[in-house]
Amino acid sequence: MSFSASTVRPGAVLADVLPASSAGRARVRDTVLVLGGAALTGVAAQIAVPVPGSPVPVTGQTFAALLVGASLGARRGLLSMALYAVAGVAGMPWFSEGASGAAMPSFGYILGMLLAATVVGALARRGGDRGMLRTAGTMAAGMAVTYAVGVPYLAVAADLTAGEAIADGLVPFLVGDALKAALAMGALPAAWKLVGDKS
Ligand SMILES: O=C(O)CCCC[C@@H]1SC[C@@H]2NC(=O)N[C@@H]21
Repeated sequence: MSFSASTVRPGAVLADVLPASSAGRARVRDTVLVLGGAALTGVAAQIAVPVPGSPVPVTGQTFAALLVGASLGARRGLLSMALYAVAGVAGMPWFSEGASGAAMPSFGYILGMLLAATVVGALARRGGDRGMLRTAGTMAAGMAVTYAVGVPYLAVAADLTAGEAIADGLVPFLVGDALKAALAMGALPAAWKLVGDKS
């Protein structure tokens, strides 16, 4: 499928480029995108590397959640990550390493990713996914939101001091998250080029 530059409206996110000839088809498209975003995050969560001494693993989840927000926009990104969180709490084994339920100290990061996908989606609609530098800023904002919820939650859930929560729940992930942001910096502007937007 190819897209001409004229199909890319200002203020669009990548998902808006997918054609839908009627309101009904747009609903089907959005439903598939929301389900697909949740499934992608669930698969990315299984790419998990334990961090010695920390209850929180390095995972592919953050990358997937931020990509879902940026490419679907705030509303569909929020719905997709809400579906991911609710289905996981209800028993779907698609949190990191096949876990489910809310009784884990890393659950705050999942809530953070839900909020982050929404923020990243709103920024993407304002052009935050066009060009490498703007994408880097958008990803950094999404990561910051994820940690702003995840680290305090970890401190409370695992009975850690603020310093311990930062040492166990933030510091070990900074390099990996920078690499994920670098991947997104390549992927999102490249995707826009592919669909014909040169901005
Ligand atoms: O147990 C879960 O499913 C949630 C795992 C959360 C992992 C966090 S997200 C931010 C940071 N970056 C990573 O790669 N891992 C942690």
